Amino acid sequence: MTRYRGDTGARAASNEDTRRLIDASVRLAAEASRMFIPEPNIADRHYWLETMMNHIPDYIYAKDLEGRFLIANHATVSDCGFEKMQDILGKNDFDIHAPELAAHFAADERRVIETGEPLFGIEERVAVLKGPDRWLMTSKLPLRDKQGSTIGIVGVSRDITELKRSERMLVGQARLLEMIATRAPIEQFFTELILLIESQMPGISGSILTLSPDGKHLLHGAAPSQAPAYSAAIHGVAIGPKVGSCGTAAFTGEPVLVADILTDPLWEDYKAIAAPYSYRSCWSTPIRSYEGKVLGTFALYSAQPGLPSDEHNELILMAAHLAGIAIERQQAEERIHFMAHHDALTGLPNRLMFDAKVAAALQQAQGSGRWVALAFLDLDNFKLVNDSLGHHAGDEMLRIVADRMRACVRKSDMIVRVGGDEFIIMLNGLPTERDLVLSRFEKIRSAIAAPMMLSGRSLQVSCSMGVVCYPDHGDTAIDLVANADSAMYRAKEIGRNNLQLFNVEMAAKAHEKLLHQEELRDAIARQEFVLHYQPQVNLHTGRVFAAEALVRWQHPERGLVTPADFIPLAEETGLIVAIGDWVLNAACRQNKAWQDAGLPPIIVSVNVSARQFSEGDCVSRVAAALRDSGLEACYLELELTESLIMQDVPAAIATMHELEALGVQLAIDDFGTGYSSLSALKSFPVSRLKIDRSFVQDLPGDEDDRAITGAIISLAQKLNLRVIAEGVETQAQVDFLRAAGCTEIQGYFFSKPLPTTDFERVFSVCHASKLIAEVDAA
Ligand SMILES: Nc1nc2c(ncn2[C@@H]2O[C@H](COP(=O)(O)O[C@H]3[C@@H](O)[C@H](n4cnc5c(=O)[nH]c(N)nc54)O[C@@H]3COP(=O)(O)O)[C@@H](O)[C@H]2O)c(=O)[nH]1
Repeated sequence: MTRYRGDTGARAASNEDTRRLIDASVRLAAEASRMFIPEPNIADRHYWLETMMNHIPDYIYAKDLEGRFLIANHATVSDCGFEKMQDILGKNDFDIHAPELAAHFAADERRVIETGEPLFGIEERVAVLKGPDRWLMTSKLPLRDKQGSTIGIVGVSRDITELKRSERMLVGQARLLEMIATRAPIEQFFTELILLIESQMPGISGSILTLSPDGKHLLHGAAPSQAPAYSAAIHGVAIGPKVGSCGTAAFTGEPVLVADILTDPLWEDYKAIAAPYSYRSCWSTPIRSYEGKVLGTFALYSAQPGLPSDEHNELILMAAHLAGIAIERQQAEERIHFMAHHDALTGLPNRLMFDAKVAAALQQAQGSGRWVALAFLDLDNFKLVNDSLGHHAGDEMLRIVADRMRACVRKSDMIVRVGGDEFIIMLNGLPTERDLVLSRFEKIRSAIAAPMMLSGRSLQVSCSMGVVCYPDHGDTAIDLVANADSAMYRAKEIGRNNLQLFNVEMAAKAHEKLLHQEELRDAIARQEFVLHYQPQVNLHTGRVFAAEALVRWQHPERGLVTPADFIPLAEETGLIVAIGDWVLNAACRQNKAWQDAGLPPIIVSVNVSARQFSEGDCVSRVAAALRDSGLEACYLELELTESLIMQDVPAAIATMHELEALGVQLAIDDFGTGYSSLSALKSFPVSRLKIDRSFVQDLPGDEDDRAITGAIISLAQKLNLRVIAEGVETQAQVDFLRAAGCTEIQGYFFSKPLPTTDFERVFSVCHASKLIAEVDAA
């Protein structure tokens, strides 16, 4: 027997086993002492004692002061390699065991003899003659004669191998679950799992293989006790119906227990690989996900042919189950990581990942004499696709475009989606040749522009690109992206569907735009806006019945700035929401003030931009403006453009109904320029259509415009809607519109938009009927 102590050491005997062992040891010591006292019935006692000892499976023995066996029970005798007790009597441990082990036993026993103190519950791992190491719990006590003098020792050892195994199993399982919970590296988890199973099944080595993402190959997971060369030979093996134990188990999804590798047909093509390692049996079980998907295999190899016992099978299933949990957990984490760094729609990396990679690419390019080129790309008229074919078609288009771009770049390049239809492409390590760089991006543009099938139609989409090259056009990722963005805007400005390389003029323009933006922000803070009002006249009554509120910027240096010069920037930057809010409140206040001043009540009409309308609290802002000003809702009209409504028809209808419920009137502005379907129009809770100026300006001469305005007027009549023509400048236009049935008119013919006081004068002094009379007279 060989004994290892380092890993456990002596432990206080506190459990029930130890207590019983102590009691037995004390009784045995007393009995052994009595054996040396001549008693009349000693023979009987001797016989009883020997019989009792031989029936006990624990090792029981007594030794003299020189360590020679005085007595030993059957278990001790046979496990020390003898047949009967007489064979062991008089021998010491040095005669039986290896010198090192014998010396350990002798040292313990010497201590007991010298101190007179017993040693209780020593846990020791011992190598026995046959089979695997065993764990013993040993107690040694002084053997005393009648006078109380120590004449030797009595030893008792119990085999606690099974106990130790289940203890190890419990601790091991807890540790593995903790590893899953604390996200320990999966290879480390696999290794611990295999070592745990191997500790329960001596002579057996385990391996874990994982299924490749394409589900076709097995990849090395862990095999701590196998030769690395064998693991390497298995790594990457294609699964199939006759691919050893693991390849077959992964393929069929069923356990494959091969009792003899040398003869089993499943191993026919693989036994040569296993031969140098003397593997004879291999039992493999699929590792499955919670839903039953195969994730890999857990396999045990043995040098002996044979099949696993029930107990072994239980262990294998438990191991495969734990491995499944760990793999699923890891896959979930990988998915979360992927989602955090990628765009869900296209699968392209997102801005987070881009920032890190661009920084690395720029660093690598420093002093390399190569360029890193970035292109900011925006699809042309993508909104039209969304508006006309719906968001599903728009999404599909983005996916197709992403795939086409991906196919055009190398692995070291990168494409990210930074907004709805905006992408950034980074090409790495390019020669410093302007034409070559541009041709690479032009290739991507042509790939995008190829026809594609969407919702059963063949479509083509073009794109505008702005290109920058590092280090020529910026030092940092932020500067480069901003400059590429400016170049892209230039490409849009000059008609879309083209590519622009960044230059300094663009930078100046971008800078100027930034300054305007800041100025506009300050203007909002300082409330530098004023409203002008343009009268709307009813041709029947000749009355001014409404006024459109039109904003102007009272610039401290530039004077009165028209909305066309700042509304587009305000819309682009979102500042329109604050400006629109100011307009709404000011218009409501002014209308109430006119009413309070005794002027006949009129409707004030306010333009609402798309950003303003889609803000979550649009309805409550309108309600607040009415409440704060005290204006009755029926004197407020909101003008919504067709394109605004068509961006998201169901949401727009819902908001429009909420506004209608407040009592506010709704009108569709610029009618005829958008894409509203006539069927959708029925469901809009609007009371008025506003014919766009572009259809009025060439009336009555232009045949098409006559047809369009005529159609809009009769459509409005059929749908029971009022209709107003805007941009009316001439008598001929008035005459045509009146004849066509349009009775509401707005335009320079009657009045330009006027500052408040001028409007009041026109409205009160020069009443609309007078205006009409003048018109008729003219
Ligand atoms: N979201 C908001 N948009 C607003 C607001 N105020 C104005 N605007 C929009 O700005 C655009 C330009 O407006 P403006 O320069 O005020 O031009 C208006 C009228 O002056 C002009 N008009 C009216 N009659 C005539 C005409 O006979 N001839 C002619 N050439 N122009 C004329 O039309 C503009 C009004 O258009 P509309 O709103 O479509 O009725 C303009 O798009 C405004 O909408 C604001 O507060 N918020």
